[in-house]
Amino acid sequence: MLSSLRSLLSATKCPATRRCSGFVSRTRYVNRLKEDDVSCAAALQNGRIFLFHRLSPLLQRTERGTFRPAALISSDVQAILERLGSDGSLLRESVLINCSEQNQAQFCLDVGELDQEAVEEECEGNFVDLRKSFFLLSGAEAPLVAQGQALLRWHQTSRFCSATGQPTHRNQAGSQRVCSSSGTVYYPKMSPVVIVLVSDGKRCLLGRQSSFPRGMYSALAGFCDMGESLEEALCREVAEEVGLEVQSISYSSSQHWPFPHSSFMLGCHASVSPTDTQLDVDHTELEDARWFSLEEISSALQVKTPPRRGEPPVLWLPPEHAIGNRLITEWVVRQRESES
Ligand SMILES: NC(=O)C1=CN([C@@H]2O[C@H](COP(=O)(O)OP(=O)(O)OC[C@H]3O[C@@H](n4cnc5c(N)ncnc54)[C@H](O)[C@@H]3O)[C@@H](O)[C@H]2O)C=CC1
Ligand SMILES: [Mg+2]
Repeated sequence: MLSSLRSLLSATKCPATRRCSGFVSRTRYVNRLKEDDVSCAAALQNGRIFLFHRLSPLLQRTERGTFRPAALISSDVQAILERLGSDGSLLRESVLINCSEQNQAQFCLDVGELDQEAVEEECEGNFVDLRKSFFLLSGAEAPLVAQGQALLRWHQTSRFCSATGQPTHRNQAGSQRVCSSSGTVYYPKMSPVVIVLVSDGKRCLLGRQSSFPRGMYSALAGFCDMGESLEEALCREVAEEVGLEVQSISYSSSQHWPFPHSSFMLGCHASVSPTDTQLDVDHTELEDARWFSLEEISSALQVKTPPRRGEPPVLWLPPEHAIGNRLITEWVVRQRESES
């Protein structure tokens, strides 16, 4: 089990290899901004800002009718805030996200205290709930918006120290908060989640929670318990949710996922014996779980928009930038290779 995990880990592409030169300098620049408040304040003056309103990102419609998150120039945001009656200090609450390939620092800012419609009119966009945004944005932009929302949410829910009850204060980048009384330093939190596509060699296993949109199925997922390894969490979740014993595991890739809060999704493939495929679904966790054939999955991958109300139910899968979709696509490729 572990050897297959190691071999896949070594074959997984490092994000830096997909980028051209400048990755190291950009990475070090972002790290410096996290540590140096003065540099970060200067970067904010020339940076790009992604606006949110009560954690919903601002999206603009492109000429092609698609959507993109609005990356506003810092000075424009400042002017808009002043026109809408904010005293200008709001801009300093921006939180550093990253640095673009054009070497511009990227920040996010929640303007929830301002009138939503007034900001939308000024910015020629709309604040769209993050779940809906995820189906409207391309693969490259959704993670940026998810990261911004996760950081803003963490700040909004971490204003007080959980040990002393005293206020916490953030650094300029927003990469940490410090208790004003004890000096305890807090960093943004994530919950590790294992997501696994189980196969019996011919079919793959997908489940749906009652909260999923109608007709949508995905790979099995579950939060890791304290003290568990990834492999232990995976075997436990599969046993708990569908009553199967996993035979082997291989690692695929990972992803930050903003729902329900900040999850760190660790994606794996797993196999069960073709003679041990009888499901015993825990209906307190899953509304349904079923084995799907390669044909069924291949046609579901072609469904790009969810069925409308009143239309017959049809199998559809998580959006392309969700790791669940990636695992399913990888399985389809492998099945086709093994059958050819
Ligand atoms: N990116 C993707 O493709 C997919 C992502 N997911 C995500 O995986 C996550 C976990 O899947 P579930 O089946 O819901 O998990 P799960 O099977 O562990 O069940 C959820 C329950 O676990 C408990 N729990 C334990 N630790 C928790 C924590 N740190 N935060 C919240 N609840 C905790 C709660 O009682 C909760 O009701 C979901 O939030 C979902 O958004 C799920 C499928 C696809
Ligand atoms: Mg689950």
